[in-house]
Amino acid sequence: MDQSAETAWAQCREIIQENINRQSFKTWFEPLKAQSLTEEDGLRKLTIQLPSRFYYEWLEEHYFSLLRKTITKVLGPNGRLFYDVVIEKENPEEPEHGASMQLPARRGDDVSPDASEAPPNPAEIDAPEGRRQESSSSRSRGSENQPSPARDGDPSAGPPGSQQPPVSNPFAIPGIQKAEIDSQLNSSYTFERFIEGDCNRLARSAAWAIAQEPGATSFNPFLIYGGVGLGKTHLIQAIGNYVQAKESVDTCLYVSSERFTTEFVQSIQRNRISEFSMFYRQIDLLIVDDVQFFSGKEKTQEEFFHIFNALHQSGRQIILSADRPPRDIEGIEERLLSRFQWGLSADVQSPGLETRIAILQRKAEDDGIELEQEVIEFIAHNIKSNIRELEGALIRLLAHATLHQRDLDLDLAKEVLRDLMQDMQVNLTIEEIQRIVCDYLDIPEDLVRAKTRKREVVRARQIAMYFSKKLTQHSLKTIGLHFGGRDHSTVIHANNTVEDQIETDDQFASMVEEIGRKIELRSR
Ligand SMILES: Nc1ncnc2c1ncn2[C@@H]1O[C@H](COP(=O)(O)OP(=O)(O)OP(=O)(O)O)[C@@H](O)[C@H]1O
Repeated sequence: MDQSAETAWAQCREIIQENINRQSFKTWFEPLKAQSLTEEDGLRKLTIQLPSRFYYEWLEEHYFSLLRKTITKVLGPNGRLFYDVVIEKENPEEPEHGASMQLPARRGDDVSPDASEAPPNPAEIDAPEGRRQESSSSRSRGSENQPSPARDGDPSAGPPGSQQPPVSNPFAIPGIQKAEIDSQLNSSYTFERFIEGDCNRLARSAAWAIAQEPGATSFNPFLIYGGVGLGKTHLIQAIGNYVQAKESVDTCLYVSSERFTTEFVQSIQRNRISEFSMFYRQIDLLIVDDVQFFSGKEKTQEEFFHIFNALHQSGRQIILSADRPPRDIEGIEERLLSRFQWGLSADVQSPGLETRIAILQRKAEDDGIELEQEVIEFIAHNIKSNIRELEGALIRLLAHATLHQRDLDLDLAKEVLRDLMQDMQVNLTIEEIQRIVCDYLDIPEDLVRAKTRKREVVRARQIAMYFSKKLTQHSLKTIGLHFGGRDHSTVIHANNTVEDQIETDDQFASMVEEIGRKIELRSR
C-alpha cells in the first residue's frame, strides 16, 4: 500500500465526511481504498480503487463537485483524481488478473473552470438516457458557487501514451440492461379496477398522489399494510402500471420480498453480488411486496438497506407492502424498520358491505356477466373476510352455472356456496336470530325471553325457536334456556307449530321464508 496515497485519501475522507450525511459516506466512500499517489508532469495524481463501475457512475454523478474541491484542497491546484475500477467478472471461473480499469475522474470531460458551465460532453460511457440527464444536471448544479474548480478529470492529463479504453455501459450486462427490464407488473391491477371504500381510502389517495409524481411527494417510501387479500398488491401495482403508462419514469420494477431474497442468495452463489446491487440501484420506482418476509434474513436486509438508501437519496420512489404495521414486524433490523416509516404508512382494512357489493358488481361487469342484485347481496352478506374470497365465490358460482347450464340465481348461489353457508350457520347465534325475527315483526327483543303469553309475542318466540333449531347446532335444551329458561319440549312444540302452519297458511309461509332470507343475509 502506498503510504502517502493512504494519508492523502484519509485527509480527503475527513473533508468528505464533514460535507455529506453519515449514511451516504458509509455507502459511497467507506468501501473506497487509496491505491497510489504519483507525480507526473507537474501533476499530483491520486488513484483510488472502486469496488465496481457502478461506484464510478455514482460518484461522478453525485459527488463530482465535492471530490473536485476536496482534491484541490488536499493536493493543491495540480491535484488530479483517478479511479481504478474493479471490473466485475461475469464468470466466476475467470482469472483475477486484469480485473481493473483506470479512469480519470469526470469521465474524460474537460472540466476546466470555463468548461464546467458548458453543456456536458456526450459521455464516453454509454449511459442510459435518464441517468445521463440526471448526471448533467447534477454537474451544473455542482459547479455553482465553486471557488476554483480543479481539472480533475481531463483525459489529456492521463498517463502519457495511455489510451483510455472506451468505458462500456455498466448496465450492459446480459439480462439486466436497463431498457430490457421487465417491470413484472400485472397489467390488470389498475386504479380503474380498484374500488375505493372507507376501508382503503387513505391508501388509495396516497397511491394516486404518488402515481402523479413518483419520488416527488413526501410519501417516500410508501408502505401499505393490512390483512390477506385486501388489495395491497393490487394498489401498489396500480401505481406502477399508471406510471409506466404515463412514461413518467424510465424503470419500474415490482418484486416480492421472497423473490428479492432468492435472487440475492443466487447472486451470492454465483459471485455476482455487485451486479445484483447495480441492477436494483438503477430502478426509478421500486415496488417490494410483503416485506415481512425479510424477517430474520439478515444479509438480505443489509443488501436491501443499502439499495433503499441509494434509491431514496437520489429521489427514486420506493413502495412497500406488509401484512402488518411496520412496528409489529419482528426480526427486521431497527434501522430498516425506521426507514420503512420515513414516508407514509397507510392501512387497508376489510371492506364494509357496500364496498363488497360494489366490488362484486364491478367484477361481474368486467367479466361481462349479469348478476341479479339479490345474488350479489347474498354473496356480499355472507363473505366478509377478504376480497380474494369474494372473488373466489363469484368464480365458483360462474363455473357451476356454466358447467351445469344453470341460471345464475339465488338458488344456485345458495347451493354452490353451501359450505360457506354452513360456516355461517355454525357462527350464527340464537341472539342474532331473536334480533332479526323481532326486528321483522316489530316486537321488543327482550319479550321473547320474558314470561308474557301475548299472541304476537308467542308467534315471534315460536318462529325464533324454529330457526334456532334449523340453523344452529345448539341442543333443544340450550335453545330453551335462551328463551327465558324454557323447557326442551316447548322448543319441540314451537317447531311443530311453525312447520304445520307453513303447510297450511301461504301468507305465514311466505313471511317465514322472508325472515329466513333475512337471517341468511344477516341483514339489519
Ligand atoms: N378495492 C378493490 N377493488 C377491486 N378489486 C380488489 C380490491 N381489493 C382487492 N381486490 C382484488 O382482490 C384480489 C386480492 O387482492 P390482493 O392480491 O391485492 O391482496 P393482498 O392484500 O395483496 O393480499 P396478500 O397479502 O395475500 O398478498 C385481487 O384479485 C384484487 O384485484
